[in-house]
Amino acid sequence: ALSLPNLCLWRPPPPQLGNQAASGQPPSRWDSTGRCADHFCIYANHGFAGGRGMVTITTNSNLKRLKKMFDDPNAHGSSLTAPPPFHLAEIKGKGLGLVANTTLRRGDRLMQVPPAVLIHRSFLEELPAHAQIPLLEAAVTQLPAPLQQAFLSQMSHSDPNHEQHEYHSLAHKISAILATNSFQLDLGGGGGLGGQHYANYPHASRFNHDCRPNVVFHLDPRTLAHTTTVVRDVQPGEELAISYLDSLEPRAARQARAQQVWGFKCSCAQCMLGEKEAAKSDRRVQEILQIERKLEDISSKGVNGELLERLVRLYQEESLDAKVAGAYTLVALNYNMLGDAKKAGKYAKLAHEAVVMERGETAGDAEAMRVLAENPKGHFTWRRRLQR
Ligand SMILES: C[S@@+](CC[C@H](N)C(=O)[O-])C[C@H]1O[C@@H](n2cnc3c(N)ncnc32)[C@H](O)[C@@H]1O
Repeated sequence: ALSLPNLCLWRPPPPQLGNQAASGQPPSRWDSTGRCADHFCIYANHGFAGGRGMVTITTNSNLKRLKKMFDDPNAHGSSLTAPPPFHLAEIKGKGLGLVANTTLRRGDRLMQVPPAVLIHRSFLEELPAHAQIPLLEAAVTQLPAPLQQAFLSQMSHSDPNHEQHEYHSLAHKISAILATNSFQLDLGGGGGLGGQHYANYPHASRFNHDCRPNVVFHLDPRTLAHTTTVVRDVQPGEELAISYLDSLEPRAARQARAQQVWGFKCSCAQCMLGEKEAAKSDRRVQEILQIERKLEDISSKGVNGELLERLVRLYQEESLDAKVAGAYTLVALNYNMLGDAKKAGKYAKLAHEAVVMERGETAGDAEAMRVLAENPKGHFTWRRRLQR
């Protein structure tokens, strides 16, 4: 059995994501370790993120993308609230989790962290275990000691009690950690095996799941950063949680997926609603989906201000604060199509703010909503529903 490292309590990583090495740190450079399987090789960067380090198992074309990415001086923006406004704590029935230290407001940034490990999706999904095992072990041992410890202290759902679980091998433990704690990250640019990876962020892995979360996250394919933002007011002592699932799915489907993929029975407040309340919630979500389908179709009849305000209200009643970007976007565009510039501007601003939180500054809709908010009457959607 492996001896497990002590749990690594939260310590903010250095603020840079990219090339600039802090003084005394190794330079940021992608070194080949010479270990490969099929099209995939291990590349380690000991100077990444100011000496925090990072390792990837990827293809040559993706290595080129990474190199290019961190040659771009604009790719290095990163910030972290230090000291963080939360702490790590044992949460009954969930293992560890993050708890607010102070009152937090919608829009407050929690952390922006670089990945420790980035693994090509085809490596994990298509290569046989015997080809993966030696590379997974070699890759993790390339990480600088503190990050290696943070990586190995992550929970895996086959190991809810951490210390008590015995793994057959280091590779087994690494696979289990990756399965529980990875985020999909597409570096873009199709070709060959494509840019899809699984990225692991040991500090961001401590967020537990909630079907109506108070925190939203997004990954930036230009910097690899994982960013988390508070989406509604949070009181000190409240747990900070993200959603692992599609919040607009019915309760039974969400619970089945939580069990199947992460091995837990979801007992968040939304899942613990009584039968009557849960059915009411499922009906509200059904209505949300119906209204949105209607708003997406320019030929729909019966689109008016009342319907648009109803959609906004349903999101509020459902506490879907982490998923409002799409709804605000549709509402802004439809107000504009109905010739209401004031409301279109108001919702375009809200949509822009929500898109930035949910998908990042570079998401296409962020720019689109900024443009609409600036000049509704000059927008191509102006009065479009009235001209039909
Ligand atoms: C990404 S980790 C979250 C952090 C983890 N609790 C820890 O101690 O490091 C995911 C695992 O946490 C647990 N978990 C997350 N959200 C949960 C919830 N709402 N209820 C019960 N367990 C949860 C599950 O075991 C899941 O597989």
